[in-house]
Amino acid sequence: MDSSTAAADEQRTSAPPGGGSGGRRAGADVLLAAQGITKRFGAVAANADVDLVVNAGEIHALLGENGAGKSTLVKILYGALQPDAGRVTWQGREVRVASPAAARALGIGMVFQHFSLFEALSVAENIALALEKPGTMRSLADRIRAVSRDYGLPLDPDALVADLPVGIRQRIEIVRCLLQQPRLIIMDEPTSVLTPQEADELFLTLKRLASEGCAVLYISHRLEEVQRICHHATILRHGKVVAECDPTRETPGSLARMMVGADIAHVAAAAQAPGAAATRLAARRLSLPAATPFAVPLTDVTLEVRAGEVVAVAGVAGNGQGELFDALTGERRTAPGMVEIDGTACGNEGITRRRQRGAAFVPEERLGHGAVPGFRLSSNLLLTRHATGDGLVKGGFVAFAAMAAMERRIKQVYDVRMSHDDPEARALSGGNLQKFVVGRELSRNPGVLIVNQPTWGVDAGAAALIRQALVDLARKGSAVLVISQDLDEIYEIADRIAVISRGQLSLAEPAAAMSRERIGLLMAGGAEAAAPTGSSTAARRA
Ligand SMILES: Nc1ncnc2c1ncn2[C@@H]1O[C@H](COP(=O)(O)OP(=O)(O)OP(=O)(O)O)[C@@H](O)[C@H]1O
Repeated sequence: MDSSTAAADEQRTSAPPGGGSGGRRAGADVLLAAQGITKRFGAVAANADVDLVVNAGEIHALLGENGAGKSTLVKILYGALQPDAGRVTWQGREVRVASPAAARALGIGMVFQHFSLFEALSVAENIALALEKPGTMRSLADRIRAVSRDYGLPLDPDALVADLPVGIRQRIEIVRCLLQQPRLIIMDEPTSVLTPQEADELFLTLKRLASEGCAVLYISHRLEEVQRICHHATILRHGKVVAECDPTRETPGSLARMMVGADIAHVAAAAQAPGAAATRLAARRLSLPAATPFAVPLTDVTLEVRAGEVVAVAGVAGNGQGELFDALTGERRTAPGMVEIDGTACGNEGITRRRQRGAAFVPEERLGHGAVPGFRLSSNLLLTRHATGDGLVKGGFVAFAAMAAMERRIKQVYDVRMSHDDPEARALSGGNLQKFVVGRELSRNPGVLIVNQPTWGVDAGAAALIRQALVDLARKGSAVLVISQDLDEIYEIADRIAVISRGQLSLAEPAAAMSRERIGLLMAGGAEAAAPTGSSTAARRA
């Protein structure tokens, strides 16, 4: 950090919360004021004497690195957790938010990071379950249509949740929240599951809500969007408020510096391995019927990832990324020759067998799929490493000391922050669990790594650490396949890029030859939409 930015940061961070005026910003109408909020989990103070003021009609960002205490604070405001100390004032009156129902009665709504919808029920049925007085299903369906139309979030009340992509599921949660006519909506990383277009639509909705006087408390690690849509930001570090600012006057870099207290490293990509390196992972004419009537079939997918390179699969969510991951990892089996690891046909093999071949996998959903929420981290290690000869099982017995040592090593190398040793996976903040799951797989030095959305919900510093680790793994001779919705991430780490659209995969071409426009075309129109650019004969062959 240079001295001028350090001085500027110092000025901001030393200002009392609210810019020295108790949070009352010029001409503002205070809706919620939290004072001295403290919450401990064992030895960790997740929130330490936190003050927060949210004004009516403002989109207020709550920023901080993974584990900074953002979710803890909003859970307290929503009544899902009780603070150890502190008080909350709502519209000028001190209140005790004893439960989420009490929060909703006050006019505080929340859209969670992990949705709580029943797949077997319709949109309207799911919403009815959350309302105190849903009325008849017909009148509720009419209200859902009206609210969703008014706020630019179209929804079919009769659609079955199981059939809906994740972006629409989030819409249900938002409409459910809006039907309760909240004065404050809390959103925990709402855009991490959205396509860029869906995110733009959400921003319009948020701006409309703000213009009507509703406040939005907005948690996000995407600093560009914070800068774009938020009026004010409160920044937490290690459970304390360290700064407040007007994000429109900041840059993503300066916001990140306030969060972390230091500059964020950029990924350094050493020169790529020569193109002639051996192919370590291949999909050959991989086709897979859709598992459900609403899933995406894979059609004739061909892809090679060579030793030393990172290949990225870009695409709008729901275009077959999950299905491709399942087929490559063995969660779904295919004809043997459709998937190869180090030259061996293994399409008919299961996930454990492929792990024994030196492959490692990081799924998109870390809680539930990447890790069992109720298991300690050490037990979660065992789940993917019991059969890989890493010394965690000896003579048929679990080697507990080795397991604990490995858990400590991963924690240290990947900077996984936790309140006590070896907690259950669910006690970690989202980003820290992601660091643990990625670290668990990377620490095996796998010959092939397939990772779906590697930095979902991860703060800027940790994202840089994970991305660097992926590039470093490749440069040591592994083949790394990254499935990601984040184009910035893809450009930062990929040597070659392929685009998936409606279950078809375009040719993987050198990243330097792929413009954003061309990727957009391929996303929209399928593999045939855009002719390869530049001298991509080699890429065509690949
Ligand atoms: N139920 C719990 N039990 C024990 N520790 C917890 C629990 N919930 C949170 N913590 C700890 O409190 C701290 C703050 O966590 P919190 O989830 O609030 O962070 P966050 O800022 O929301 O992080 P992220 O951006 O990764 O979601 C972390 O150290 C976390 O491990």
